[in-house]
Amino acid sequence: MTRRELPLTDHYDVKRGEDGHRYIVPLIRGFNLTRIPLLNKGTAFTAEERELLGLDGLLAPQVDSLEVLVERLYGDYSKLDDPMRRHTFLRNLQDRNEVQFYALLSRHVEEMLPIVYTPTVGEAVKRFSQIYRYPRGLTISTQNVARARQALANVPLNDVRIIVATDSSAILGIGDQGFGGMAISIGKLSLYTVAGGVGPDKTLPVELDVGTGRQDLRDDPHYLGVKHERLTGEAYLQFVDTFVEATLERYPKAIIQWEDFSKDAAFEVLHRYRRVVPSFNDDIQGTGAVVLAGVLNACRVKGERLAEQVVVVHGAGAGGAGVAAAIREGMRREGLDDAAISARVFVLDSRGLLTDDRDMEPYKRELATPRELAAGWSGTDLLSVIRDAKATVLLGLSGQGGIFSEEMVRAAAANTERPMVFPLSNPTANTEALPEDILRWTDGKALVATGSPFAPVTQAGQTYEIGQGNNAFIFPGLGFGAILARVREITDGMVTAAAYALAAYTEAHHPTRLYPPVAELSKASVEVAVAVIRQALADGVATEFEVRRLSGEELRAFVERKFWQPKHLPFRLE
Ligand SMILES: NC(=O)c1ccc[n+]([C@@H]2O[C@H](COP(=O)([O-])OP(=O)(O)OC[C@H]3O[C@@H](n4cnc5c(N)ncnc54)[C@H](O)[C@@H]3O)[C@@H](O)[C@H]2O)c1
Ligand SMILES: O=C(O)C[C@H](O)C(=O)O
Ligand SMILES: [Mn+2]
Repeated sequence: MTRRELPLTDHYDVKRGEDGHRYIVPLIRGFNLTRIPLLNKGTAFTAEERELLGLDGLLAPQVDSLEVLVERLYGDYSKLDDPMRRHTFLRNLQDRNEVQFYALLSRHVEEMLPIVYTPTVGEAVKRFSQIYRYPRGLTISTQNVARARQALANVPLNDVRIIVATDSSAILGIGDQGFGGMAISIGKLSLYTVAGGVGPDKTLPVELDVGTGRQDLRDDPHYLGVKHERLTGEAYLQFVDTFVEATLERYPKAIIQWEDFSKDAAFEVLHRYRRVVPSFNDDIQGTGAVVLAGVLNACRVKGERLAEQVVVVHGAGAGGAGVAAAIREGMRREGLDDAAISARVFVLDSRGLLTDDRDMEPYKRELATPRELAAGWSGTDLLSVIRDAKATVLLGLSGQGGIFSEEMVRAAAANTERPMVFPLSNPTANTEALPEDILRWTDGKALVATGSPFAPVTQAGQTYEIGQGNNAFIFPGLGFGAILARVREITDGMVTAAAYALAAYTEAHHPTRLYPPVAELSKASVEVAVAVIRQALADGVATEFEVRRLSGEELRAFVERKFWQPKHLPFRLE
């Protein structure tokens, strides 16, 4: 077997012994072993391994258990008081020792998610060139795209199953971030492992560095990306084509999650490749599913149906359009036809309500309101739409911090006993309104969920948990399910199934909440993965024989068994 054909990486192979347990066969020895994050055990290398692998004398005498190591790391972590310091601490740990990183993260998910992910990851994106230390993932840039196949061949992983790729054109609500967007791909994939059960050796973060529209970045001597304007049009599509082609060749089993592409490319990229490679756009589809789940739960809490709601979506980019489409699908499933739905779902962009007499991008057209419906209204701005359409649900995906005013929230509260107000834009500074303000303005009546994490709000002696309506509750399970079923394609049905599975999990375990607590991310993801596999089977896109044979509880047990756990595997030489 040549090195290139090895099942896992250039550095090692994983085998299963006669006892059924897995072990590592390293292809490198000695000091170098401590420099490969997927192999390094640090002081957890046993006495036998140290002798066997040429590590004797290179490590501290003490042999640590993973438990003790994690405890010590947590002690160090806890002494850091600044979120960015904590982020770089965890990122450095990840680049040094992946098992320890995931062991630490999985024991403190609720505390550490806001550090490796939203909102701190937003800051990490902005400062990525500053905090850059070790290579991680794959960067295809205008400098190497002509050699994309070679670049992919250099990646030391031979069985990648999930790729998160961004072109950094619309990172969270903070816009074009050039090369820094790599931090988002890395952060999303950390969730795939801790919450979605995909082993870190099966994940690959990708930055598609097509340039940046930001002059300040291009002028910055410390900026690490390519320094020219963004590619657009044909040149841009050719670039992405080249990446997809080379990826298909090297990783034929991989799924691609498109992340944080601005609306100008997001829809085109999704549709161009979704039948070429199993892929989905997280901001359009993942967000649609997570918001549909939260709204369904809020309806249940209110004792109403989705089909009775009047929904206003503020923001018509990737996130807003995806959410509007998901809500429309939910209403369709409750029996409404397109005309009835269009009288209940209203979408606004920076110019106000999308009405069908306006000039607009093609993807917005199917979300537009018939002009005559708004004929007698006082206007098509957000406040007028809330009042005149009698909105009961207000969803923020515009990235405009503070744009939901007291007057607007009170206007929604005038239409219904308990309005749903979801300021979903990230990171924290982009939140459309603060939960405590929304609850104060509505005397605690509003049902609130946010995109970024917020502490519970106490008001008039009552404490309100703030659910996190973040696609983190969808994409890890969606991707994991798609991997386990070896799907040919990720269908819309699979995405919708993910939404209903998340809603059902919340109803079963937390009947008064809109979303589960973040500490239960991995449990919820298992349910999402099970539902996604079932739907893939129903849609005829699952090619994995094993899942075809399983039913009911067997499928759940299968997913749980496949869930990667951070453990140090023993080393053996062969
Ligand atoms: N909670 C989640 O899971 C989640 C998921 C995806 C996106 N988001 C958030 O949604 C926001 C938008 O992200 P995106 O991916 O859709 O970006 P995008 O660039 O595709 O779209 C942004 C859109 O915002 C709208 N907008 C901008 N200024 C506006 C204004 N003054 N009034 C009304 N609308 C305005 C426009 O319609 C624009 O298309 C971001 O802050 C992002 O963090 C949240
Ligand atoms: O990254 C997040 O926290 C959610 C979402 O994908 C976003 O772009 O805001
Ligand atoms: Mn995103």
